[in-house]
Amino acid sequence: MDEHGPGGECRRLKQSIILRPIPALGIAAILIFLLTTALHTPSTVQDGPVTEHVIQGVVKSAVVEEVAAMRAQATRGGATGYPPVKKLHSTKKLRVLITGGAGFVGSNLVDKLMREGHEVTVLDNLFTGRKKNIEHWLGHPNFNLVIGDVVEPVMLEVDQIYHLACPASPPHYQYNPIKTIKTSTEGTLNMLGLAKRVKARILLASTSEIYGDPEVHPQPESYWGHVNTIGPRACYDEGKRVAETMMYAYQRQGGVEVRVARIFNTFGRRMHPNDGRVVSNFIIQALQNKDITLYGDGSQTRSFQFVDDLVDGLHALMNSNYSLPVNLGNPDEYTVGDFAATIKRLTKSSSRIVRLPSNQDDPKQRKPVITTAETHIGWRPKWSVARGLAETIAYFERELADAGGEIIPTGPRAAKPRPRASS
Ligand SMILES: O=C(O)[C@H]1O[C@H](OP(=O)(O)OP(=O)(O)OC[C@H]2O[C@@H](n3ccc(=O)[nH]c3=O)[C@H](O)[C@@H]2O)[C@H](O)[C@@H](O)[C@@H]1O
Repeated sequence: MDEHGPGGECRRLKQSIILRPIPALGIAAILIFLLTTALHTPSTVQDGPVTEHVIQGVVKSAVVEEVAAMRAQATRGGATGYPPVKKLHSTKKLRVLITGGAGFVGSNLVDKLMREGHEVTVLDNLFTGRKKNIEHWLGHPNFNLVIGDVVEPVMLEVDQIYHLACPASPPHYQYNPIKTIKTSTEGTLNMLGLAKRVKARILLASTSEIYGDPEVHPQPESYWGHVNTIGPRACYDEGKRVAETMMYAYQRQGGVEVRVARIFNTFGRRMHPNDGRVVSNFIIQALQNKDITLYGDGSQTRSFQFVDDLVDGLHALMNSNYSLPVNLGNPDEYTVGDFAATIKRLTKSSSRIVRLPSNQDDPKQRKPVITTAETHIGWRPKWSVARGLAETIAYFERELADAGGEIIPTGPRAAKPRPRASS
């Protein structure tokens, strides 16, 4: 835990007071005792009328000034370059762990929880996540980054766990399938073990892929799925299916409070330029007037949701009383062929749409039934696909500018995530 972690402010304060030459040892001892009981979280420094009262009653002005300076540093946000953060009373402030918090979805969730004023710890191996996605919070007293892998056990004190860690893009999860399986199985076991130990509520980011190549359309949560257990997608699909099984085993046997979100195709800011999924590929190709790569005949369908809707859904589910799986997706369904034409039009691109062979076991149709989310967690998507695409196109324009003008999003010349030596 670094000095910005929970308790870091207090530790610095206690250390500085212990080192300060205060002649009356008795006063110092009283002060340390009072600080130990009153300053047990950083939020008491921020909220602090009690703290101020205690300190002003006994100590020299230097210490009072130090507390004031720390409070200013902790709360000024904009002045130090941090986005604004709500001040939460310590009784409302949650300690939240987000595995995969430096990734596309995770980092958008980090922003929401940080802005709400919670203490957020990100655990990420940076395999597909990027430090860039969360760098605007580095050093903030409410934020911790742990670079590590969920396949290793971790000891933390938290109230809630959003377990998102796992490559989700087909080319990424198929790049190192053994690692993908380990992440979903050993990683989920580790997080469930932690949840059980510290009595935290845990939410699993599951996926529409557990329905496989569905024979029921659209897909309600009651559908058991149609997955090829030995196909190239199975490392992810079956990994997530057994992860769901583990969640309910821990609920039944260990009394763990679980939440399961089945996430449908999601797009938006912070997608990795080499993500390889359809939205990022098509936009990056179109913006550079390069060929748009359509796999198959383009008649397969997908339903796309904007990332802000997903983040709201994850948050609503975590804080609801509903513990069965919930589909989170936007039922706005497109054929992939029509989607390519839409992106070409929105980007005013001169790209050609070229057909390439389809991927093995590629689901032919996908669309969520979201009545469970509407009924039980009061959620439905707010972003239209068109509005989400406008924002995402602007994001990729900035990424292209940062990359010096060229990105190859997919295919053999695309930058690939490096497999880890450990697997
Ligand atoms: O986007 C998501 O959130 C979902 O993406 C993937 O599922 P998939 O639907 O196969 O994702 P894509 O790789 O984006 O493919 C969508 C369709 O577009 C096609 N595609 C993809 C990329 C491309 O360049 N061209 C193209 O035609 C694919 O063949 C597929 O039919 C993941 O496996 C899911 O876990 C995840 O929920």
